[in-house]
Amino acid sequence: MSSATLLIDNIGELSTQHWQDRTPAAAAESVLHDAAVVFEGERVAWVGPSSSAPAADERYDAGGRAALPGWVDSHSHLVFAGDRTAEFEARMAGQAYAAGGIGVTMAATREASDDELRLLLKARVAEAAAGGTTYLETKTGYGLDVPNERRSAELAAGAVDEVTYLGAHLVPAGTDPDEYTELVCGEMLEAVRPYVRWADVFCERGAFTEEQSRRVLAACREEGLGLRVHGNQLGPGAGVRLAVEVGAASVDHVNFLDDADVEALASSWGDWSGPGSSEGTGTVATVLPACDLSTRAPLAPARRLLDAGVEIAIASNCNPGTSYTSSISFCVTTGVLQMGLNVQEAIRAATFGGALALGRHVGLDEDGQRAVGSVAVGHRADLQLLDAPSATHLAYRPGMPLTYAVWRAGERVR
Ligand SMILES: N=CN[C@@H](CCC(=O)O)C(=O)O
Ligand SMILES: [Zn+2]
Repeated sequence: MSSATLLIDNIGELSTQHWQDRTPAAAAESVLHDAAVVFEGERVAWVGPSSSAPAADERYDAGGRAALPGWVDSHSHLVFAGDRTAEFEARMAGQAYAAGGIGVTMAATREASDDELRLLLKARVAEAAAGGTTYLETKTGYGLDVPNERRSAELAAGAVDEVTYLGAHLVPAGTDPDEYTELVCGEMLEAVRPYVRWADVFCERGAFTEEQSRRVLAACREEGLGLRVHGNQLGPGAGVRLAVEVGAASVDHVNFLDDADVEALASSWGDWSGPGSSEGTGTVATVLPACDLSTRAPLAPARRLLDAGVEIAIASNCNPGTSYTSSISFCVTTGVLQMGLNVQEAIRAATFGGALALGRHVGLDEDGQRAVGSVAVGHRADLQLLDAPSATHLAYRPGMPLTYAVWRAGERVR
């Protein structure tokens, strides 16, 4: 039996982000005017001019507003309790961010009951959806012992689309770093394994050394997990090159890059020429604009990376320490106003780029999941409407609440 159909027509500007490559011509072709889409159940069944749209069971008049794919937030840390306002205030008074703050959230998270954590997580996911996010990754990493990492992974698996194991977030105070790394690679990994698809490591001074990071990534790969790395956030370091070496899907933060880092990322993309390419994908450089502002870090060099041929993603990094926001609209605005991206490049990074970083840019995947991050026939029916005639308003009217309507897998969620 076929699913019910919904026609959304009278879309003033539809930014499909269905790009074959990153040329200006392909970018221009991916934006349609006076457009319509048809959803059939949870999939996109038709995309084209409003004037030739087929009939459907239901119709929604977009009123000339701009539409774009739902945001794909490929980096967040939503399983936590507690608050770090005091640390933020100290930072605004000039103190530098240090990884040690993670321990404060670890203590509060361990104290919270399952129900408290579940409710906090649910509220954060709802907040993200209200801001246009339709596909969401989140990490463990505030449990940092076997029962609490397992609990974080299980709760996350019940609430978001993709779960990443981040037992290697911080060595808890009073623990031997090598013994803790062994735990992360052994018993803790086994406990979280049923709930996670990815593994991540914070490869940075004050967190995990290159050698420890390498051990964690190797053990997690052995267990069949995809890899991600937090790297080059607080200073120059090995994170980016390690991520490329192990074939990580993404390296995130990337604030402090030298020429060799940029070259390593660029060469990981080799001859990849878009979703239809037979070549494998490389390592996405995920930039986290809200985190850069909230930690007063140098902004990640998104423009330089794009110009070098690196695929980038924009994500929220929502967490209580360095980036307490899930607003991808804010991140996209910052990408345009402060990182030198044009509007379509920033939107692409926060939709298709996020999907690339999560291996969800093409579908149906081995697990039967539809592609996200671009509007095309067969992809998941994820769409947001802005209360504006064009997506340029995201940057032109910074901070305004432009999210007007959101569909996730064909369901209206706002
Ligand atoms: N850098 C590592 N982890 C988080 C911060 C976590 C925290 O300070 O609580 C980040 O991505 O910025
Ligand atoms: Zn992070």
